[in-house]
Amino acid sequence: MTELTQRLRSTAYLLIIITTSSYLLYQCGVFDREFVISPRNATFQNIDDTTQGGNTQSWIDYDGKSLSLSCQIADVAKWPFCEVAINLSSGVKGIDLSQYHSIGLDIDYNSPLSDERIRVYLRNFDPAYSSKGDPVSSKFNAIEFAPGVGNGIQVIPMQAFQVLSWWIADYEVPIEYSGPQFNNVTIIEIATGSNVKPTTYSLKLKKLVFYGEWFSESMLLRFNIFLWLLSAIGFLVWERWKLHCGLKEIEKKTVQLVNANKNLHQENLFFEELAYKDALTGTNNRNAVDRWLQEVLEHARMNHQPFSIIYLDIDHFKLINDTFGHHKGDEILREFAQLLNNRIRRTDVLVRWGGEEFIIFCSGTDRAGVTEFSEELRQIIENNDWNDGLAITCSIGVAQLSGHENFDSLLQRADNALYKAKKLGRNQVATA
Ligand SMILES: Nc1nc2c(ncn2[C@@H]2O[C@H](COP(=O)(O)OP(=O)(O)OP(=O)(O)O)[C@@H](O)[C@H]2O)c(=O)[nH]1
Repeated sequence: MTELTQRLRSTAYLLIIITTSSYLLYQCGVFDREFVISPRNATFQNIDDTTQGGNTQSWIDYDGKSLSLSCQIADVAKWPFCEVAINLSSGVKGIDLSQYHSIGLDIDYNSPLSDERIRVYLRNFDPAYSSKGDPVSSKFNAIEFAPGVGNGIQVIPMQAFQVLSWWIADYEVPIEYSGPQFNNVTIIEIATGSNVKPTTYSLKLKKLVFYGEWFSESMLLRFNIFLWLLSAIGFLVWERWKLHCGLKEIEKKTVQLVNANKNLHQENLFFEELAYKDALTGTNNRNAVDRWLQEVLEHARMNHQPFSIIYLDIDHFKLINDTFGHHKGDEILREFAQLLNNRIRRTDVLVRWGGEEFIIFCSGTDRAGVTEFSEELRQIIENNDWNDGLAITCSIGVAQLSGHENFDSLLQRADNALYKAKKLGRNQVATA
């Protein structure tokens, strides 16, 4: 398995684990939250219709566990009522209950009629429609339900709340503000129902709680989608980066290889030169002409073209070495080769054949031609200024390739001619 597939797999496993466990935690209620209204975070007070010209009497009592409201309804006011008002703040800054999805109410309601309904208001203050000096201007998010007695906690979705239509009409609330709103609830009111009778009512509030979630299901879904997308993007970016690094590495290695290749090529050239060049004079050595000679001789024979060699040997070179030392001898050899090189044609090939012996291979030149040329070379050597008053001469033997003779025979004839030149007193050209 490649490193890429391995990483892809590990990331997928991790994401599956995160997604599954987050949903399991959600299902187990780990993200649930509750907001319980109690005397610790609110103040309770009873209100009745006496403020509106009525004569209803009401009392409130808190026994440390539950809050009781008792009312003696009097049929005086137009809409007799009594209620418990739970103040969540002393001013206009209330509590944001919009994050909660339900309200839980555990209320026992003793009324003359069974299943009589009570009203619950979540009063929202918003400067868009509320004013500080007018308590009625806070929005009436309302529900009505029949709590009965001993029914335990009843959970009502916040969606069940509706805004009272008389309040919308009285305050000419713009349409965009006419829906339920819980972002700044300042007061919760639990009041007797709409059609109370002039008798005694009692209401026991055992629990008032709001249920919500730190993370809603849709938030969880969005979080998981975001996580998967982020991982996918991260993975793609990482993969691209790795690819980029890989390419960079390949580029680097290619450059290194190219350089190494160049160096090898240079070294090859150097060693090739070492193999084919004479180290002292820089002219070709025997190796350089070995194969070439076979071809050039074959070519000359087939095309009936003349081919000649000039065999040169420096006269009394041993004496020079002995008198002036090997170093001086080397210098003379170098200069000797240089003088020959300067004079030969482009098609001629000069080779240091060994010691103080040189051969010039002359393609397309017959015996007469090379003899004349050799004489010229002899004079160049003789007339050169060799410093220290030295007189350097050379003897030359020339031979032209004849018929089907091989190179050894040609060389032998040139060598014989050279020997003849030496014998005849040196510093001269002899032909074979
Ligand atoms: N300095 C130097 N001397 C060399 C080199 N190669 C050969 N020699 C010397 O060249 C001399 C050749 O001497 P010989 O073969 O006796 O010939 P010679 O003294 O030139 O006499 P003749 O050819 O008969 O005129 C020897 O002393 C070699 O040591 C070289 O590369 N450098």
